[in-house]
This record gives sequence, C-alpha cells and structure tokens, in this order.
Amino acid sequence: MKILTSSAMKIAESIAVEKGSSYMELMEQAGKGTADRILGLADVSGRQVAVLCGKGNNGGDGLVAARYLAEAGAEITVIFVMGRELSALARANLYELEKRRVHFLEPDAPLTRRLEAIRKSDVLIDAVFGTGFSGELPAACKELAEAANNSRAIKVALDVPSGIDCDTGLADKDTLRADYTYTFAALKPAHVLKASLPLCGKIELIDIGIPAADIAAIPDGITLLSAETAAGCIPKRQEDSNKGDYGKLLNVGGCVHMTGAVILSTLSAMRCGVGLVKVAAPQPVLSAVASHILECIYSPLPVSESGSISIDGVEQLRTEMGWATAGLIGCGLSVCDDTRLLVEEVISSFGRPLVIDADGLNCVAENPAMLRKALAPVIITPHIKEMSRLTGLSVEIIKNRRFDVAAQFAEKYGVTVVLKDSNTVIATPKRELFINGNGNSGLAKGGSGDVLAGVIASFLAQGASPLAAAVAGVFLHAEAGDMAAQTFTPYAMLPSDVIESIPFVLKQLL
Ligand SMILES: NC(=O)C1=CN([C@@H]2O[C@H](COP(=O)(O)OP(=O)(O)OC[C@H]3O[C@@H](n4cnc5c(N)ncnc54)[C@H](OP(=O)(O)O)[C@@H]3O)[C@@H](O)[C@H]2O)[C@H](O)CC1
Ligand SMILES: [K+]
Repeated sequence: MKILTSSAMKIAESIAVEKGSSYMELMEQAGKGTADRILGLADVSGRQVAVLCGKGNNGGDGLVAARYLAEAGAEITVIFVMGRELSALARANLYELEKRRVHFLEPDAPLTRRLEAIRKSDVLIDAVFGTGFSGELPAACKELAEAANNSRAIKVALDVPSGIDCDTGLADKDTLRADYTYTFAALKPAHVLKASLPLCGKIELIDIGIPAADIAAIPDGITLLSAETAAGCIPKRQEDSNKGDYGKLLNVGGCVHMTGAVILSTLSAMRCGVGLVKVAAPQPVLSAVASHILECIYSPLPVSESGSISIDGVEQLRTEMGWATAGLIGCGLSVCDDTRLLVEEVISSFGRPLVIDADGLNCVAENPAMLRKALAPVIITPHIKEMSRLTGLSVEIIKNRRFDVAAQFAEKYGVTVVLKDSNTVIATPKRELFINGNGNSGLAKGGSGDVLAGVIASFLAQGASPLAAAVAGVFLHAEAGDMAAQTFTPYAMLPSDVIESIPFVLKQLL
C-alpha cells in the first residue's frame, strides 16, 4: 500500500483533475464518503452532529458531509473555528449548506455556546485542519479541544486529527483525538507513524475517485511494508541443494568489551537461512561466540591495545573477504584508529554486498564519502543518533524529515539506507521509500539492532538484492519482535527472544 505525504497528495489530486475530475468533485466524494461511513456507524436522524470547521479544504469536506447528514435527518451545528474566511471550495459548499436547516455558530459566538454545542453532540466531526496543518494548534482551536476530547460523542477526524502534522506525525498536545479517522485517497505518514497513530482511532480509507494505479505511480509515494511484500523478498530454497547454495556471510565485529553483539547478529543470520557464517573477531570474543553457537566458523584476528580488532589483522581479513558472498561489519566493533582503518579497508576492497551497522557506521561518520569507494552494494543500518553522526543533522531534524534525510543520503552515497526507529524507513539510491508499521517498544533495547543487521546480511548473503534484503529483514525483525512481545511483554522480551521467534514468523510468511 502506498502512503502519500501532503505534497505527494497534491500531485495525486492534480493528476486526477488533469484526467477529468475536478477539485470540487474530489471534495464532494470526500464529504459524501465521510457521511456514508458515519451513517454506517449510527442512525443520525434527529441526533446532534457538530462540525468543527476550519478555513481550508478540510473544512470544506466537513461542510459536504454536513449536507449529506442533514439530508439524513441529523441536527447539524457548524462551528467555525478559524473564522468565516474560507477557501474557495469550502465557501462554495457553505453556500450549498446555507440552503438547508442548519445552525451556524459564528466565530464571534460566545465560547459557552460553542462548548455547549460540542458537549451535547452525538457525533463530532473534526474538519479543522487536514494535510495543510503544521506547527502548533492556534488558540482558537485549543479552547475547544478539551471539550471535544472529553465529549461523549463519536469523534470522527477528516483526513487526520487536527493538531497532527500529517507528514511527520508530530502532534500538538491538545490534538483532537479521534475514534475514527477517515482519510482520503491514500494513507498519510501520520497514519502509520507510532507518534500519531494512537490519536487516530480506527483509520479507514475513503475512495474519492483517484484510481489506485495513479496513487501507486506517484514518484514520491512511500510503500508500507506488508507480509506479502516481505515474503516475496525472502530468497527461495531448493530441495536439491547444499550449504554452498545459501551463501557465506563474513561477520566482522566484536571487541573484548562487547562480545554479545556478534553473537546476536550471527545467530539471527543463521536463523534466516544462510549456508555458513564466519565470525572474524578478536580471539577472546570468539571464545564467547563458541560457548553460545555451535554452527558458525571462526577467523581469530589479532587484538589491539584497546581490545578491538587490530589493524595487523588486515591481510587475514582480505583473505576472508575473498571467501564470503556478503559481509557484515560493525556489531560490537568499537571505534578506534585501528577499526576506522579496517572499516575503510573493507568498504573499499570487499567486492561483495556489505551491511554496515553500529560502530561500523560510527567509524564511517567522520568521512561518509568513503562509502562511495565501495565496489559492491552497501546497506547501512543507522538508528536516528547514528544517522545524526553520519549527516551532521540534529536528531530532531532527522525525525521530522526522515523520508527526505534517508532518501538524500541514499542518493548522495549510492547506498541503501535502513533508518531504524519505532517506524523504520528504507531508502534506495533510486529514491524508492518504504516504511514498516509493525514492531513495538520491546524492540527499543540494546542488541535489537544487531539482530536486524544479522537478518538483513543473511538474506544478502543468500543472493537477495539490497532492497529485497532490507524489506524482508525489516519486516521479519519487527514481526518477530511482535511475536516475542506477545509471549514476554515489551518489558521483558529480549533481543534473543526475537531471534527465537524468527522461525515461527518465517513459518507464517512462507
Ligand atoms: N488531497 C486531496 O485529494 C483532497 C483533499 N481534500 C481535503 O483538503 C485538505 C487539505 O486542504 P488545505 O486547504 O490544503 O489544508 P487544511 O484544510 O488542512 O488547512 C490549511 C489551513 O490551515 C492553516 N494552518 C496550517 N497550520 C496552521 C497552524 N499551525 N495554525 C493556524 N493555521 C494553520 C493554513 O494557513 P497557512 O496560512 O499556513 O497556509 C491553511 O489556511 C485535506 O486534508 C482534505 O481534507 C479535498 O477536499 C478532497 C481531495
Ligand atoms: K481534521
């Protein structure tokens, strides 16, 4: 399913108009679709319906819905929240509505009357702000928000609850919380992002006459990951095969202070079907790996004074790189002069697809241009803070502009970006964008990222394209997290429980 930002939605609208629809017709469909859904929820005849009407086209949708609900016998009160200077389309629909028996509460009506209309409503339609909103709710809206949020009415938000920026999911603290959000033509990022999702209630998509094929073709659309898409990206297996057919993953990482990370990434890679994993790490790390994993092989590397892999291991690492079909570098690696040199060496001389995670990325951060030296595709898996180090942008900017930041980095350095957060964004150098909606707060724990890196690297080693490996990996990891949370709760689940859940999720997907 495609998700459209406010600007992509404008493009979809203009394409529909070029093809013979009109902005008026789109608004008519949005309002009528809303009224039809409300009529499906409740018999409105003789009941009180209050419409909180803004001055833009979101307000216009509310006025169209009011017209249809008035025809169905509802007692309509329109409350002008932002004044009576409406957009041209909304004005035209107000003109139509004024011909009906409808109460209008003017902007200068006493606050008590407006609050009373909200309090006594059976259905409350939030048509104050839609895709055009950003920033903070104005005072005129805030003074009604508390009454709206405490109202016993069925609360229906049009397109997006007022107070939420539909592209970033940023929500004003007084956002009008909805029981239902009816969104038009396509989901917007706010309907998926975990910051805003709980404020939307049940989200339903209303067809306003823009064909799905046109929505799917919008270049800046973001694809919501689904089980079906992820399943299609998992490399196939043949009965007549041997371990050599499923790739050889070289996992470079670990230092004497961090031994668990390579264990987690190796285990998760093995659970996802790779033929062989070789762990290249300092000897003390390999002893820990050996006590946890029976099935992988080892390449003991010399230890630097700080306990990381020493640069003296570079020749040995070059030999190992010749063996592998894909690589993973960074889990528990630590950041020092030796590892910085090693990471650059691996990027510039490894001729196979490579996942760079965690400290691998921190080693790249001083000079991300080294990513351009890669001889084969690279996937980077930064969380927001690592992305901040890589780009020099603040955490806040990255969160608010996650799609653009990921897409621009991917394009600039020719890598696939897996930008990890409560919703993970995947961006390719060709500006394809994906986001996942699954996963839970139990994944917000040390070690989760190592598990994800291992899953993605495993698929990469088995021959999946970077995009397929990222799509399958991100979805599977979040789904395994959801399964682990079901058993252990988000509090108690551990990244190792996520690994334990992988087989069951694979069973469901395949
Ligand atoms: N996209 C479609 O196919 C269709 C969309 N419809 C509906 O239209 C809205 C989008 O309408 P638009 O007029 O662009 O925007 P809004 O109605 O959301 O409101 C925009 C006005 O709000 C002002 N604004 C924005 N932020 C704030 C703020 N923090 N404080 C105060 N005022 C704010 C903004 O003013 P500016 O001066 O900032 O421009 C606008 O005046 C969409 O969501 C759908 O509901 C169609 O009807 C159907 C087709
Ligand atoms: K709204």
